[in-house]
Amino acid sequence: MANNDLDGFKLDQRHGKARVRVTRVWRTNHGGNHFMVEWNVSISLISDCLNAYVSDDNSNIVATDTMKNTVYVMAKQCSERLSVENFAILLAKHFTSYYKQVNAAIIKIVEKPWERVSIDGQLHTHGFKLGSEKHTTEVIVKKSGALQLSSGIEGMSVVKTTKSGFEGFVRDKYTALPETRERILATEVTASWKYSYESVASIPQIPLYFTEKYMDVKRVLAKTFFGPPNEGVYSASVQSTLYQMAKAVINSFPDISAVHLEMPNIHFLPANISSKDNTIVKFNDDVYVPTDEPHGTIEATLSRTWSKM
Ligand SMILES: O=c1[nH]c(=O)c2[nH]c(=O)[nH]c2[nH]1
Repeated sequence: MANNDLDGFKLDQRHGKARVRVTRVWRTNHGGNHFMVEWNVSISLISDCLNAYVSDDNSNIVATDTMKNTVYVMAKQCSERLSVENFAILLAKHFTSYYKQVNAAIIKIVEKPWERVSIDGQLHTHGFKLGSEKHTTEVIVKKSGALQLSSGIEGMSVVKTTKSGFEGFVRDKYTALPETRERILATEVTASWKYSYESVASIPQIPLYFTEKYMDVKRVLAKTFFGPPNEGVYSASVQSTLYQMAKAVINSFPDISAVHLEMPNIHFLPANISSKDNTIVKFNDDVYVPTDEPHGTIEATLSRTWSKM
């Protein structure tokens, strides 16, 4: 945040516009495919506008309404498809270069997962349906061109019906959980990873580079969580699986310097139902009670030791 000394006080401040929703359609001529994205953009500017706070002087304020309009202007100017990351960088670069008082811009975008539909096995030219997990990005650009870029996934719900257990944990007078080598493992992965590019000028100029990278990271996360299609892979804990997933991402992508994973342990409880006299349902690894809450919370960041994340 811009910090300014005020007679023994320091004011850190930023302002911006949150949740600006925009859709961009790219049409190809002569009955070709249409492409669309829907982005939810949040902008935050760190700027020299102290007088607005302390002297009722708004002369240095970039109005948040102007920021909102800029999203639509920039979307209009993007005549070619681009990744959500590149759109965020474009916006951030605009704010930091167009306004002298803006020192840094923080842009966060969540992309809605519209996917091309397939009708009778054929991809539709202009029809889309909503998928599940969302592609996210967060970009910080300073006036100097210094860049921090991270991307992520929100809401990747995954479950496997075996090859999961939890044993050897602390047992004391509060512990009721039995040890097991057979349970359902379910989670909703939130991931974010930091790219190692440190300036706007150094990012790859390959079109849709970060879109492809997002798909690749998602594939690596899923492959590591599930294991091979027939054998799967045994999970000794959510912690262990999380670590394997994070390690696979770092090992697969040289330009990713750190990855953060949040993997709530979403419990499927064994269904055991008894009356005072009878067992009505006895659990035999077959009937479960799905739950949302409470759930375990397990998260970690894995970084290369030279990373600054
Ligand atoms: O994979 C797990 N990790 C835990 O930390 C934990 N705690 C718990 O009750 N069940 C599980 N499962």
